[in-house]
Amino acid sequence: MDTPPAVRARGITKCFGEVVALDGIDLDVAQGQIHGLVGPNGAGKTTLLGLLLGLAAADSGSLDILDTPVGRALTAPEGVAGFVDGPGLYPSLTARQNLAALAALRGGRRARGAGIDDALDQVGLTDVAADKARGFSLGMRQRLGLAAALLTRPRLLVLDEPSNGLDPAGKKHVHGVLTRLAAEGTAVVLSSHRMDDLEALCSEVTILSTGRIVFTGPLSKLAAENSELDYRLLTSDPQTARRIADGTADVHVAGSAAEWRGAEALVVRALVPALDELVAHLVRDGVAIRELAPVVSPLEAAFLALTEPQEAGR
Ligand SMILES: Nc1ncnc2c1ncn2[C@@H]1O[C@H](COP(=O)(O)OP(=O)(O)OP(=O)(O)O)[C@@H](O)[C@H]1O
Repeated sequence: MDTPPAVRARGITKCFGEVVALDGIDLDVAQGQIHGLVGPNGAGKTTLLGLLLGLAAADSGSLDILDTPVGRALTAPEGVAGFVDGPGLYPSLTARQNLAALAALRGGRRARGAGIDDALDQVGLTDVAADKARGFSLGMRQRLGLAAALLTRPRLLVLDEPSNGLDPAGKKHVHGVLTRLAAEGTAVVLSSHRMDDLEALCSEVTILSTGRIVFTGPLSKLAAENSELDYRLLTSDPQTARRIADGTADVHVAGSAAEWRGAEALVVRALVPALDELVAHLVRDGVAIRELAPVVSPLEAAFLALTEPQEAGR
């Protein structure tokens, strides 16, 4: 329980001239946690990730990474790997040569063929290991960058929008790698504009808006704290479902039925306890529930609710 956090930031501020990119950031990321950073363009996500990678130093505040205070020297803290603004690769080298070169640059300790082949396999690039990086798509470059980070066996992995450009197979590989790393105790901090990715991967998220944290904590807390959500409800008997929903306290049914994948769906607005009540009623009356999901995900709803006022007030 008292293992030190992978990241402990207190009162971090970072300015670029007149622009306050980060304004008093407090952040805790536990070991083995996948922590998502989300926020509108220019919110400060990349700047914060850059500080974790040692690419820049904070103007003020304190930052401890893997239980070691980060000074002003611009070097990656020991045990940290990752990239912002896309991975640095050698276009004229093959995928395998890139990994060998990067490993050699880091001191050659891990420049072993087996480690490189395993990293390529984990990110699903074995088939193109002998192809030059020059011809790689954005998604392939992202995966090769992740493979390079894996070679260092990081205890903190920092990734800026790792889902960019990934096809479904690439996404499956990347999610698999990150989930495995976290299960082994590595902390992962990543930014994304993809709410579905963040919800699938992260146990905790931090929502940034104009350099400030407007929410940090578990996704479950975000859903619980949020106001009522709209849910799409697909059942075996839409008419009976509507009658039951109309009769359930604190459940508001949208006027007209919505068509969803060729079936008639109800849209109901409720907090989770009222929704639980509705589900119990439906089951009791023999109505089968085929699908019940938020129309807009809790993270997206909270994101919009928490960031739009600030955006409008700019
Ligand atoms: N090197 C820099 N020089 C000047 N201003 C910068 C620099 N880096 C970032 N900024 C500014 O700091 C603020 C935060 O930028 P940052 O790139 O961290 O945001 P972000 O949340 O990653 O945005 P995006 O979602 O667009 O990637 C922005 O106003 C940006 O213009």
